[in-house]
Amino acid sequence: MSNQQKHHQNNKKTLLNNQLSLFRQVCVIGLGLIGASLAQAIKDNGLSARLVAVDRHAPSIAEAIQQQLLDTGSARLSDVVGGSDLIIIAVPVQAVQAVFADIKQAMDDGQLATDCIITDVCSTKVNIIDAANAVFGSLPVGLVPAHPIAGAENSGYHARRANLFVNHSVIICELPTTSDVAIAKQRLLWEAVGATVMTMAADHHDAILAHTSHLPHLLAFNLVEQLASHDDNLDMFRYAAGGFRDFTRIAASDPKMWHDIFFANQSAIVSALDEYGVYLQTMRQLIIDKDSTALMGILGRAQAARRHFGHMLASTPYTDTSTMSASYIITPSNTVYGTIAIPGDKSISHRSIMLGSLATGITHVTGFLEGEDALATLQAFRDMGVTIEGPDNGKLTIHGVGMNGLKPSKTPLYMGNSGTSMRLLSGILAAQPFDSVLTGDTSLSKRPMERVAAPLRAMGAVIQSTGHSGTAPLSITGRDKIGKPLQGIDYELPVASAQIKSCLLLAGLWSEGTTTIAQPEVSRDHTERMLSAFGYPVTVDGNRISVTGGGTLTGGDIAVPADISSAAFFMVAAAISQGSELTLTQVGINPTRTGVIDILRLMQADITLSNETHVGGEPVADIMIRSSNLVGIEIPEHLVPLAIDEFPVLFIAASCAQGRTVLTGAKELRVKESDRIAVMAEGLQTLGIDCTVTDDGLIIEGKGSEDKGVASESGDINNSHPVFGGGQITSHHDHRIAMSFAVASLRASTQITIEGVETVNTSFPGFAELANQIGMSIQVDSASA
Ligand SMILES: O=C(O)C1=C[C@@H](OP(=O)(O)O)[C@@H](O)[C@H](O)C1
Ligand SMILES: C=C(OP(=O)(O)O)C(=O)O
Repeated sequence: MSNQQKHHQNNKKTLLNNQLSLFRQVCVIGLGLIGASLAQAIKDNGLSARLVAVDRHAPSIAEAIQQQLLDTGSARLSDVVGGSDLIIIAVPVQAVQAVFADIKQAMDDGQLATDCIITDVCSTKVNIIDAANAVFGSLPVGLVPAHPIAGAENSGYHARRANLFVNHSVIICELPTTSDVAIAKQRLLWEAVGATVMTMAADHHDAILAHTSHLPHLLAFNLVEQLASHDDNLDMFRYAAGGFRDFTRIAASDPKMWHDIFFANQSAIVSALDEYGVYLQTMRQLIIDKDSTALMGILGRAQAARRHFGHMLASTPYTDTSTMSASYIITPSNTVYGTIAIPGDKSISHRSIMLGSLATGITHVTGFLEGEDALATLQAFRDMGVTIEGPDNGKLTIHGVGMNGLKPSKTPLYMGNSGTSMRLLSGILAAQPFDSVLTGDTSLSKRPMERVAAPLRAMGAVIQSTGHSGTAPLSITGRDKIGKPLQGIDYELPVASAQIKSCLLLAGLWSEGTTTIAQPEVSRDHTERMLSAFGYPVTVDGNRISVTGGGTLTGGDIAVPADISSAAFFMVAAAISQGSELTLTQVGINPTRTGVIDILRLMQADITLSNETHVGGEPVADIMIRSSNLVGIEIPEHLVPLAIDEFPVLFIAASCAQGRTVLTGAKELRVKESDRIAVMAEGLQTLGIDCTVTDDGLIIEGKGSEDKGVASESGDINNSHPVFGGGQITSHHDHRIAMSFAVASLRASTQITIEGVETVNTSFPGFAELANQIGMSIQVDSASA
C-alpha cells in the first residue's frame, strides 16, 4: 500500500472513529461522472451525515436515492439545499454562473448560511471566480475553487467510481477572501477521498491546463473530425491502428463539457494553439526539407523528455524507487564460471556526452553505458539543444554544438541519482551565458554540493545550493548577467575527488587564464584523458593538473571500455566462491581505477590480466580471477580514491578473508548514494559478520579462518563453508549496496533477500541476468513491497 493510500485510510479511520462527519449535509450539483463519483466517495468514506443532489436528469436522481447514495434530490436547488454546509458544483463551466445565482437566492432566503462552503470541480478557474464576483458582488468567504485532475472518457452517473480520485491531484485555489476553515475542510475532504492537494493561483492553473489538458483534448476531437470528414472514412477507421486509438481516446469525452471549457479558457487555449501551430509548421518544413538531423533531434528529445518528465515529477531516479517494489531473492550457489562482457564505464560514458556535445563536429560513441545515471547526463544535453542519436546498443552519435553552442533548458535539468552528472555539469553551466537549475532525486538532494559551489564561486561563478544544507537544487546565474568570464584559479582539493577536480577543470575551459587543481591523492583521470583526446591541451605535473581557457574541442570516436567498478562484483564473486573461474573481457584498467585489483591482490586473490591494449585513450585488459583464499589486510590509504566505489563489495571479500581487514581514510564513503560505511555495516551485521564502524572506515573480522582447507599443500582452495547467514537486507536505494550483498549469497547459508534493488539500473543494467548466466541464482521480484 502506498503512503498516500495509508494516509487516506488513516484519515478515513479517524473520521469514522470519532463518529463525526466532516459535513452536516453535502449538496452535489450535477450527477455526471465527477459529481457522482465524488458523491459516492463521500458516502463510502462517511464524510457527511446527509447527502443531497440537484440534477435535471430525474432518472439519475431517482436511481441514486433508490441505491441509498442520496438522502434526497431534485431538479431544483431550492428543494434540497437547505441546511447544507458544503455545496459541490459539478456542472459544465458555462452553467456555473446560473448555479451561483440559485445559491445566492438560497442564502438570501435564509436556507443557507453565508459562510457555507462552495466548491466546484471545473477545468477552468478564472471564469469561476469571475462568475462568483458577478453574482455575489464580492467573493463569498466559503468559496474554494478546485479542480480534480481525474476523469475518464465515459461520462454520466453510471460511470461513477468512488476511487476515481485516489492517487490523483486536486488543485485548489486559495483565495485571499476565503476563510481558513473552508480551505482546511476542503483539504480534508479531498485527502479523505484519496487525492493529493496542490494549490495554485487561478490564472496560472488556467495557463497550465490549457497546455496539458485543453490543447490535447482539442487536438483529439480535431483529428477524429479530420478523419471522419474523409469520404473513405469507414476504411480509415477500420484500419486505424493503435496510434489513432491512443491519440484520440479522449475525444470520446463529453462534448458539452469541452465546448464550455474551450470558451471558458479562451485566451490561454488560443495562445497554446498558436504555439502548437509554430511547432507543427517547423516539423512540416523539416519533412519537406528532408532535414534528418534536425528531425531526429526533435523526435529524440521528445521521446526522452516524455519519459524524463514523469521522473522529474516523481523526484525519483529514472527507475521509480518510491515504492521499493523490486527485490532480489537469492538462493545460495557456490560456483561462478564463464567469460562475460561487463557494460560500459559510467564515468567515461558521462564524459563522452559532455565533451562530445561541446566539441565541433560529430562524435561517435560505442560501448556507452545505457544506465540511468549516464542517461541523465544525456537528457540534460538534449534539454540544452544538443542532437544526440541513440543510444542504440551502446552506440551514440552526438552532433556537437561547440564551446558556445549550448542553449538554456526550458525546465530544470534533472540529474536523477547521479552525483557525477550534477557536479561536472555545474562546472560547465557556471560558464554559460544563461541561467540554469540542477535538480536530483531524494538521494542526490542530500549529497554535498558546496564542495563544487564554493570553488566555482572563487572563480567568479554565481551559484547557490538552494537545498537544506549546501545541497541541490543548484541555481546558477548566467554570465550574460554578470558581464565577465570566469577567472582561472589555483585550487587545492580538500579531498581526492575526481568529481570536484573535473568540475573545476571543465569550468576552466571557459575561464580567463589558467586553472590549476592540486589533488591530495591521485583520483580517476578520465576528464584529463578525454580532454586530450578531443585536442584540448591539459598539463599534468605530478598531482597538479592545469588547463587554460579559450580552447576548443574536436569531435571524434570514443570507445567506452567495460566498467571496472561493475567488474569488481564479479571479481569478488569468483574470489570468494568454490571452484570458480571468471574472465571479464576488455575491462578498463586505467591505473587511477585499479585500486580494487591492487587491494584484492594484497588479500592474495588470484588475478591475471591478459590481452592488454588501448581503446580510445584508455588501457583495457581481460581480467581472469579464480577462487582464492583471501587474507585480511590493512588497506593502504593511497589506494582509497583508486577503489572508492568498490568498497561495498570489498567488504564482502573481507568478510570471507582469514583475519581482520581495516579500512581507514575513507570518510568519502559516507557521502555517496548512501552512507556506505553505516549501511554496509548494518547489512553485514544482519548476516552475522562482526564489524566495527569507525569515523573514516570499517574494521571487519573475516570468517575465512574457520576455513578447514585453507590453501592446502596442493594449493586447493576450500571456499565451501558459509560465511554469511541468510536474511533480509535493505539497499537504502544504493545500487552498489544491492549488488554487493547479492555477491555475498555465494557464501551464505540460506536465502538472502535484498529490498529496493531498482537503483541497480543506475550503473549496471542487466546485473541479475549476467549473474545468473555465470551460476548465481537471483530471482528478481518486482511485486514484493
Ligand atoms: O568522476 C567520476 O566519474 C566519479 C568520481 C567518484 O566520486 P568522487 O569524485 O566524489 O569521489 C566516484 O565515486 C563516482 O562514482 C564517479
Ligand atoms: C558514487 C557513485 O556515483 P555518483 O557519485 O555519480 O552518484 C557510484 O556510482 O558509486
